[in-house]
Amino acid sequence: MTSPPSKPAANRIRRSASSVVESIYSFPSSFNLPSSLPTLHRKFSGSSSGPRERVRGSPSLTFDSASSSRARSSSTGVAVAMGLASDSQLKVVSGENGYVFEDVPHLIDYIDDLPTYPNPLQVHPAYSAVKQYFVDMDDTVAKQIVFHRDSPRGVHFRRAGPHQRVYFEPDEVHACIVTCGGLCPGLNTVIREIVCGLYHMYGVNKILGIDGGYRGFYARNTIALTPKFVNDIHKRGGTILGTSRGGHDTSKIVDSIQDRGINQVYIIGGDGTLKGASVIFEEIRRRGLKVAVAGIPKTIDNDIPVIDKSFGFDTAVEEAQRAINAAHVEAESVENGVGVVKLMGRYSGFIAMYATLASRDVDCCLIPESPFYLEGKGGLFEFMEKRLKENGHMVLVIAEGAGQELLSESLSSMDQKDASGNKLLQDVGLWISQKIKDHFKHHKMVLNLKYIDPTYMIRAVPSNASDNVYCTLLAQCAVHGAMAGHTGFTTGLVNGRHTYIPFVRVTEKQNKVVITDRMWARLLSSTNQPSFLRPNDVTEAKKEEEPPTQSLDGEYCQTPK
Ligand SMILES: Nc1ncnc2c1ncn2[C@@H]1O[C@H](COP(=O)(O)OP(=O)(O)OP(=O)(O)O)[C@@H](O)[C@H]1O
Ligand SMILES: O=P(O)(O)OC[C@H]1O[C@](O)(CO)[C@@H](O)[C@@H]1O
Ligand SMILES: [Mg+2]
Repeated sequence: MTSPPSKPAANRIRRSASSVVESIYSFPSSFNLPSSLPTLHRKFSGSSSGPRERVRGSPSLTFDSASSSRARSSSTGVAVAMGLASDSQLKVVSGENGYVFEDVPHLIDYIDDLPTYPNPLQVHPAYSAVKQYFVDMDDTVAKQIVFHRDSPRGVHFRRAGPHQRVYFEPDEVHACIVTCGGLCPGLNTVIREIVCGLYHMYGVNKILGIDGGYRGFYARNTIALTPKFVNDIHKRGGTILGTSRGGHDTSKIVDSIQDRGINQVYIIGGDGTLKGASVIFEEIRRRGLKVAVAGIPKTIDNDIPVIDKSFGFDTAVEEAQRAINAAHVEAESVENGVGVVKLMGRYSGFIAMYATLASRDVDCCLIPESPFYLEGKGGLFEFMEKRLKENGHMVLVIAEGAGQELLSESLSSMDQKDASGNKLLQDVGLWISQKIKDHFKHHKMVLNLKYIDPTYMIRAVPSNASDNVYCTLLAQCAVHGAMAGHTGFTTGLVNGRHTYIPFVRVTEKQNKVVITDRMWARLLSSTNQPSFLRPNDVTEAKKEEEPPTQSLDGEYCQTPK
């Protein structure tokens, strides 16, 4: 542990808030607009009413500039006026055939005349031999890949990866890493790979770990991170940096970043953390600091939208198998054995759904997205009676957020929240176990029920091999992005390709199991459990605007409007 440095290093490029809002958007000198797109309209979200400007030297390009800005050619001659609305981080380019590019912010959006340097990877012994190692500035990744032939090309994100030119010299970089929110397998791997990526690929050796989540920026010591220090940490669960909920004080955090001379901030966490990262980025931009803010999305619940899946999810599903196996062994060893397994998933039942699909020993899976009922025709108890008569045992998997409305009805409603403002859930596993016991006792049927709650055991394990590789790539992409001057972004896998995604896209809603998607149908057909849906529930569910699940479910087709 080391104490914070006494006074700031030279990362301050101070500007007033108004000068930032008035600043002129200019592209990196290496930035080429997609050449395949003859007509582009570039705008920030929420500013579509702004005047349209013709791009100097590029007669085929037009831009929608924000209404608050004024037109001016940039120092590079390729850029055009664009206001940076302080509440918006979206840089949207629209092109032909419905092509939309949602780009991420860049340091030069608000700092003029930043020098660039050749990427040291150009002469790196391992990477220099790779054909096309560097990403092209025109490369984008489609958000949806299944299209009707007549449908528009849709939303695209910037392809992640190393850039030919970077905006930081190795000696200049002072990076920090923070982990926030609940634990998730793979946190230590991401930390390790950010440190090793910065050090081995870019020659950076000033890297600080922030101790204990966001509040660690201003209330705790820091940890000096070196490749040697982090060498073995991927074999351990948890986070070597510690984590916390609550304690996000934006101005104290940015003061600390500024005072310590930090110029790259790597933030690993879930939806709450990324909302926090977004406001940190806004404040950094408002102060005009040359500080890149990169997020790496983390959540065991897999509830972050847009990305294919979050790291640690595979490990969690694998680990959940052990609990399900144990429940199955216990249940089938006794007469009328029932194994109940509670898995994590506050609002999204992905772990429960995938663990059920993987195991094949589960008779019924209950998730928050699919309301269920206990008594009467088509209810859980009727199904259990039938299954026990047929097989003599059964296994029930329940996600922690399932049936909360039923619990509130029968228990006095507790409206408690954790330090981050997340609703504290009541223990649905204990509740349903008791309900099942009471029901069968009432019907004079002997039951042998074992309740297993492996939730924290699943969350605390180290990541498995596939998550380790995934974490490595996410971390390296974050490092490449920050070195290239991108900021206010999160890394993420979209349709199997690594991308940079604006914060707002991953925080505006939660990823949920769509019960009208094929994957939930596969689950229902594999367990043969009741769907608990009435015909008009199905009609209502199908009316939902856009299925948010990405390639885990992967078969949503973009249809023409
Ligand atoms: N809207 C917000 N603005 C600023 N900071 C936030 C916001 N929401 C949450 N945070 C901060 O982010 C941190 C983590 O949030 P939270 O506890 O909700 O976990 P999370 O990142 O969503 O992860 P998970 O839910 O997967 O455990 C906390 O320090 C919290 O104060
Ligand atoms: O660590 P805590 O505060 O008990 O949080 C538990 C919650 O965190 C999560 O694991 C998400 O990180 C949820 O699945 C769960 O409800
Ligand atoms: Mg969360």
